Amino acid sequence: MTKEQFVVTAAQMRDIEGRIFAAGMPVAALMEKVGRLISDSFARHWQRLQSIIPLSPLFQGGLGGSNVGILAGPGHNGGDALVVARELHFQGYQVWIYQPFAKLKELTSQHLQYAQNLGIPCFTELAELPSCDFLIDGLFGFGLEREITGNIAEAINHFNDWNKPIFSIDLPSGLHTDTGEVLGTAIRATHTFCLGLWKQGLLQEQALEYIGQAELIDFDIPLADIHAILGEVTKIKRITKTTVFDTLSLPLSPTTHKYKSGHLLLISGSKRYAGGAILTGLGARASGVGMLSIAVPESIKPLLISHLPEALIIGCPETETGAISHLQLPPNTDLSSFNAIACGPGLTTDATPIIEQVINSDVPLILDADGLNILAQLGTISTLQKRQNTTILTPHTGEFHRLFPDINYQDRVKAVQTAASQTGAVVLLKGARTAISNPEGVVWINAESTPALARGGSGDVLTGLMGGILARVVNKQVNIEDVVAAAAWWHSQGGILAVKERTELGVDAFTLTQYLIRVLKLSIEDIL
Ligand SMILES: NC(=O)C1=CN([C@@H]2O[C@H](COP(=O)(O)OP(=O)(O)OC[C@H]3O[C@@H](n4cnc5c(N)ncnc54)[C@H](O)[C@@H]3O)[C@@H](O)[C@H]2O)[C@@H](O)CC1
Ligand SMILES: [K+]
Repeated sequence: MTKEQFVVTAAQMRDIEGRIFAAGMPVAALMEKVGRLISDSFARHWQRLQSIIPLSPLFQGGLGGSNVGILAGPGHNGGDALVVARELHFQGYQVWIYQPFAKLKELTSQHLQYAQNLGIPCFTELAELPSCDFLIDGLFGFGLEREITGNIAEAINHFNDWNKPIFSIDLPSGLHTDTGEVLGTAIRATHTFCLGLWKQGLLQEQALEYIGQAELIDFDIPLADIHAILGEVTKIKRITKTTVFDTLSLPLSPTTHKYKSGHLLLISGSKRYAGGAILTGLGARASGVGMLSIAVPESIKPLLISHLPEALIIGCPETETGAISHLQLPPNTDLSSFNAIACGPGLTTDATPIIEQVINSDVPLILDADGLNILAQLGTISTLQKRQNTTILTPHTGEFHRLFPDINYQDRVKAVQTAASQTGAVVLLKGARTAISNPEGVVWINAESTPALARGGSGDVLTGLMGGILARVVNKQVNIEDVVAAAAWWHSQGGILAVKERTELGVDAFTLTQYLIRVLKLSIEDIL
């Protein structure tokens, strides 16, 4: 496991930190190490920003020079900030410190004293502050324990209004470390340097507007200490490239053949939503699945063949409204002929019998879109518990609410855990930070994505991609939640690459399908 994968609460971080100190690491030495790592990372970012931003019409005149305002709190987050202040002072930056607290932790107080003796200007009043080019926020880290009020809240709002780049240490001051909730008010950072291990709050949707670009500063926490606190089977994890490639089963075996690379059945589309079937098929194509069969209403079969000549298109009898009325598989084929079924995009809610049929099969099954809407209408979600094989549900927030009206989805991690435990399925809740849980509550969070993916058809691509990966690897002793996580990661990385080349407006669902293999290739080159 890489460090990037672990996700901790404030209490877990404190316990891990406690073990390191109990083993003999001096607190001051750790703060010194962390402070220097932050200073180095900051200097790298600042040089990069200075080279890019003067070219931007948004920042006429560039970012300015190297005047730094350091916001120092009373605890060790403030201590880190004061180490950074000292380091930047010696690197030639013009530094000032804002420190409005009457009582400081001892180590923090010592660093403040040294900074003052070095002649770094220190201020306690907002009105006295000189201007600066950027701010470093070390007011509060994981020790924030109540709402921020009074003059500190006022100061935070004031700094946000300056519209300067703000680099937050550990997490933007004011965010709850576990839930990402704003406690009173919070710094709106442009960058966050998360220390040691990812804090759970930074992966929650409600924190996203505050954290800017986040990176992990690894300060060499021994793995033994992490496992001692989080356990050997970590419950909440962040998807990384390494974990995805462990699942994708690459390179292919030289002796593979098409049936060994999986046979996926997609059930999708209707006369009204033919595009959904095409996009799902193109998503599945990118997965490299060995055999692809697509069941659609008879009338749209020619269209599907023209887009996916490699797939076996199964034309099915249709209802008056142009939905599939029932499955009509080729001779000598039944549902057990497939390694996985992905069902739902573009079906309309008239395809009810299909959903009953696939639920009753014992083939690994993904239900999405209208598959989920029909499931909600049938009110038979509890029957999923009886399925003999894997079920995966991939709702967006609206579908989730229709399926699980009693589950509060404000805390998305808890929501997916509850939904997975109630259904025995792996549940993926789509969003800016997609969360995935297995029935035992093991959660993956997809921490890198782009709002460019919030467009019609994007989910259909995900369903096809996931179906293809599932069919390829389902017999290879993989964890199903790892397959779902791999698909979510691959899909969003495709979107991120497409944004880089085409802007946020250039990522329609069809274009996205064209980026899936490109991003895979870049990732493989990166890993090798
Ligand atoms: N965990 C680790 O391994 C390391 C932690 N370090 C730093 O230590 C930080 C945690 O330090 P602390 O535990 O001292 O906590 P913080 O520095 O986050 O803040 C705690 C202080 O803030 C006060 N406080 C809390 N809520 C307040 C509020 N709403 N209004 C006013 N005052 C409030 C508390 O009374 C306490 O004095 C981390 O975020 C990180 O920056 C690093 O120095 C080194 C490594
Ligand atoms: K902070």
